[in-house]
Amino acid sequence: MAIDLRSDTVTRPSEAMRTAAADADVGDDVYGEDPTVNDLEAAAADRVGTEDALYVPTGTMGNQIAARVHTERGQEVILDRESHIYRWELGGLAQLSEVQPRTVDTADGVPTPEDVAAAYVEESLHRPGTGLLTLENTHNARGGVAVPPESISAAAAAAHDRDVPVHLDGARLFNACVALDVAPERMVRDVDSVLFCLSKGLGAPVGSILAGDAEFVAAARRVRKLFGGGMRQAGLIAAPGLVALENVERLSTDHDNAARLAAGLDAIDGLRAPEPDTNIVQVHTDALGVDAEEFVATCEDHGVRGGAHGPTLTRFCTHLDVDRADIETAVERVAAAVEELR
Ligand SMILES: Cc1ncc(COP(=O)(O)O)c(CN[C@H](C(=O)O)[C@H](C)O)c1O
Repeated sequence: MAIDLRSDTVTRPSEAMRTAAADADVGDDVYGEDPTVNDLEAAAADRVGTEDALYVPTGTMGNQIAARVHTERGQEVILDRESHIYRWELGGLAQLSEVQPRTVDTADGVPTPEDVAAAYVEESLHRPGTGLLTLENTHNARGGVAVPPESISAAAAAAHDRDVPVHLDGARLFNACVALDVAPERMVRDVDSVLFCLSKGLGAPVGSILAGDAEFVAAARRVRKLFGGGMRQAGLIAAPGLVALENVERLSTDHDNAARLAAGLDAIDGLRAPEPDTNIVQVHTDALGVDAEEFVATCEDHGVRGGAHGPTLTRFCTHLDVDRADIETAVERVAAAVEELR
């Protein structure tokens, strides 16, 4: 049986989630009449300390809704060059909001106030103006980096000083909060909207939450409908999301397993695996002289699934369907794959 470390998106619903789905009270959510969706939105807003929240089918849709609500056609969006909203969402900023990215190359995934100031463009007869700053926490492509709230707040202050709103792609927000022992309310205090996923480390089969003040969420609800995300008896899939919100504290187990995985892989001659902040382990195979695609394919032959995220960069993600015994087995299997590649 392969150990699937491709992503924390592969988690499968628990029995408690399946029971919650089966028992869910439902209604037409487009009319605001699904009691389970309403309960989830209220619980989610309460959890992150915002006025309101919107249940969306995917993290991608939540991010793209936020961009559309915050910006006007032709404006610029300041973001980290490796951010998901820029690199992994099919050019959605251009396709769905007709805005242009202004990328910043950061060391740890979060622009500094100086980065924001340098990237900011004031609207003029010739220049479009900056319409949004997006941040990401944890930062996926930078290795699941848990960004401290002070850095989020500093970047947000630099944007707000220039009347630029801030969206936080918090697909793994709770991983950051658990890793840094920071309350979600503090992490999102200074941003104007936040997206977080129920369907990743928290284990729900479907869904994300887009949260903000009441005015933002009302506008986001209309854009969700425009994007085709108006759902009917969605309580069936929202009920597992309520169960998922009870899973936050167990994320530390994923982080511990990731630390063990990284240490085990780093000890294999030819691999380099820095100690992770959270549940994402990055493995570099340049010293082995093997590209990521070949490494991933050989690991898969040996029963460990990962993902190529760069020419010699492979990503492994721990999650609630993988326990410590699986991690020890994965290390052994990767070691065997490396011997085959050597
Ligand atoms: C930071 C961040 N923001 C948004 C999303 C989009 O969420 P979904 O659209 O997959 O629900 C992801 C998903 N990330 C997925 C993964 O990590 O396996 C893939 C790469 O899309 C994400 O990592």
